[in-house]
Amino acid sequence: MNSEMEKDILKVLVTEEELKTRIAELGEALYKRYEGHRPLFLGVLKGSFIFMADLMRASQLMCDVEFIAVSSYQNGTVSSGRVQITHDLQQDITGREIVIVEDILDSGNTLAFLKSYLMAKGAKSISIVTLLDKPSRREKAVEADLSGFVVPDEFVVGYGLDYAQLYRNLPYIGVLKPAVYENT
Ligand SMILES: O=P(O)(O)OC[C@H]1O[C@H](OP(=O)(O)OP(=O)(O)O)[C@H](O)[C@@H]1O
Ligand code: HPA
Ligand SMILES: [Mg+2]
Repeated sequence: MNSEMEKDILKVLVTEEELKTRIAELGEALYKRYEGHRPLFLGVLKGSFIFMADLMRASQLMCDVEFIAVSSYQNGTVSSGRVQITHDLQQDITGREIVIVEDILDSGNTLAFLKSYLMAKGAKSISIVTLLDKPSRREKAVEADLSGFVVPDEFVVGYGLDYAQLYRNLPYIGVLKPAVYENT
């Protein structure tokens, strides 16, 4: 397939098959960790929506689902450092075991903010599951408990991740051609 989106992709970093295999492993790890509990899977919108859907089915846990929407990249490729909640929690999380589901851990600004926000709201425990980890760009000391793939210092899109709100519906993780963001 050669879609309109795909002409903007420099290379594929993680294929559909690799995503499926790794997410099954992450689901099993979560099952082992939380079997007999009732964790709350908290998806960080918008980027996590596709990963969340696949991860929670892979885990086969008795779990609740909740979302919070935060934004710090606006239409650029570099974190603004200012994390804004655009849609807040819709339930009390006091005493809950939270599994934060993220698409990417990059500068760490989003997860550093969320961890302290959720602790202040009374969470009992917090685990971080991120599909992608880009440790080379870290500004805040935050680590994932489970991570799918380490990615290089390149701007990646697909499987939920966007550039300027586009490319989230690519079925794989790809590197965007720099010309796409250099021209805008
Ligand atoms: O570690 P960081 O540098 O904070 O980057 C990671 C966060 O940034 C992106 O969200 P974005 O602000 O683009 O919002 P979106 O999920 O709606 O695309 C991404 O989806 C993560 O949530
Ligand atoms: O590489 C990235 N791609 C898309 N969104 C992101 N948010 C942080 N890093 C990235
Ligand atoms: Mg984004």
